[in-house]
Amino acid sequence: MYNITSVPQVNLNNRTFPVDVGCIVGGSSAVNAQGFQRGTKRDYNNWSAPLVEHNPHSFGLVPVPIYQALRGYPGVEIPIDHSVGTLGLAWTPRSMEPISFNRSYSRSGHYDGLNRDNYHLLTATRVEKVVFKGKTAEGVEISPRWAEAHEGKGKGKGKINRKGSGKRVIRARKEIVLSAGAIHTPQILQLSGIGPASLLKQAKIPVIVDLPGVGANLQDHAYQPAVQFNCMFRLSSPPMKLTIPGTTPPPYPEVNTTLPPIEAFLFGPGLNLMLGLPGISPTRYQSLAASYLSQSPSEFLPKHIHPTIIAGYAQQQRLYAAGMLDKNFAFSATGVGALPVAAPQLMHGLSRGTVTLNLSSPLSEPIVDYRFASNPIDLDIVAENIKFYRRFYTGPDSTLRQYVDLTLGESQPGKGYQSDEGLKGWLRENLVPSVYHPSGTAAKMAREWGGVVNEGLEVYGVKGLSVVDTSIFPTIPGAATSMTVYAVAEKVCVLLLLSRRCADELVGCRSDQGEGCSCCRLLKITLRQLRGLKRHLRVLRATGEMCQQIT
Ligand SMILES: Cc1cc2nc3c(=O)[nH]c(=O)nc-3n(C[C@H](O)[C@H](O)[C@H](O)COP(=O)(O)OP(=O)(O)OC[C@H]3O[C@@H](n4cnc5c(N)ncnc54)[C@H](O)[C@@H]3O)c2cc1C
Repeated sequence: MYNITSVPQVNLNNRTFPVDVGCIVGGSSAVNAQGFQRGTKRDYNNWSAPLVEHNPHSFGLVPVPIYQALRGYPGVEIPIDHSVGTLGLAWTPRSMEPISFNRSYSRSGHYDGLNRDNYHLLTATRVEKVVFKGKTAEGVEISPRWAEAHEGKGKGKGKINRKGSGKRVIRARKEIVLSAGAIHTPQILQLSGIGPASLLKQAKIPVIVDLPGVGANLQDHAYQPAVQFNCMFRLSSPPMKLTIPGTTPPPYPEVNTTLPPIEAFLFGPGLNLMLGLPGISPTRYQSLAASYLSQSPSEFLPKHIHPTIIAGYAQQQRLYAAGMLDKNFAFSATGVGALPVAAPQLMHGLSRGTVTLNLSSPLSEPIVDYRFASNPIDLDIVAENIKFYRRFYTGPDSTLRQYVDLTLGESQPGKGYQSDEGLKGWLRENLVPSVYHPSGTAAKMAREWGGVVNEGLEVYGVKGLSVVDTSIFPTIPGAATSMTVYAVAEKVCVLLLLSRRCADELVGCRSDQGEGCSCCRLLKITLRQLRGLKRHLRVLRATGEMCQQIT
């Protein structure tokens, strides 16, 4: 991991938090918890204007009573999979090889086994900035990062090379694709002269493009410490086979439940309950949405922020206020285990943070400020989450009591925290503003709304530079972020393969050559060939000549 700590969070009792980001080939996908989820339709529709296994062993224990109780609880649906667009109780797959249980991540999926002369991976190397000729990105300036980079022979072995900076410029013939993640991509852009002009001037960096959105709009999922109860399971709990209605669970290798719980958790898919605000708070969701919509967009953004950022946030506010009324726009997600313990994540926070250069040392790690709970409605929503779980565990309509005796009492937050203000005070002391899903700091939005990249993910105002990582998400999806970032990356690969010019042709050729455009012709030939291949496959399938694997 990089060694980064957030600035004190003023709305969380000035606590600081680690900003965990993988510093390794494969990035954070090499160190993440492997939960593999998509958001629902609304998440991705907002952006425009598997290894799926059903395994009853979660946390090394069969969560039957809690599963059964949730099935019958008002507002909880049982979709086959969250990815179909319906929230509720479903299995979250993990990004792992289904047989070996090895981590499946961007290195194993996209790098290992590559054997190409034109692919070079430089480890222990840091990109400091993009180098421009006028407004065209020409190359990247790199420097060695760690002592390992200087491991030579003899005397200097293992020591940092202090002679010279070791800096080099690598030049690009076509274009540069920046993928340093939502914390470092804005830092590299700012070091390159692309960012808010006022900040760049303070850092004495010549301005290439004044783009106020670089480093603004930081979002993450916040983590609420568990609502938990002491409990005794009733012996009369009926043993039940866990099946999901309407589905036949695919064959699945048994999870080795002799593993310690943490490993059993990491190695197996987990049950996950995801809910929209109407599910969490049937009595308050409308008033919370209305009070959010009535806020002035600039009210809780950083002071003196550029008007384009405020204009972009106003758009997000409109979309989120509509999302607050939608049972399939996630505001809460929690793993469901065998015990009455729920630590939901806030999936669509309303506050926005920042990533900015450290002005006293621009090459050091950037300053990360989640600004969590700067919008006070965030804590209202999380408090509603706590109340939901209290109701589910012990409320008058609890469906759990037939299986579990919870009269031993709530151990956390505990009896002392009943009022809304009391709960919010507890949250300020205990809530964690990040589950390491930073997003949004070089957003794909209109430039007049504080956007940094266009629909083709090219940086506004320059040529030959694009961004492909979670920083382009205009709004964070209501799901762990890796699956969406893979989708973005793979889509961009297609765009690059078809050449930048052809990106336009996917939605209709905009070149002035019309039918004569070579990219269009290529695309048509490819589509024709694909249709032919499809026909051929149909024949093979009909005649039984195709083996199962090709199917
Ligand atoms: C502890 C943890 C748990 C997580 N759990 C989950 C989970 O269960 N499910 C899920 O879906 N997501 C999870 N995530 C999030 C997910 O892994 C990330 O959203 C995703 O990997 C982000 O991809 P990215 O390409 O945007 O950035 P990253 O994966 O962060 O990749 C950026 C890469 O750029 C490199 N880099 C940065 N700066 C420079 C520079 N200046 N020069 C050269 N290289 C640089 C980094 O070393 C890194 O390799 C987790 C993340 C963490 C850290």
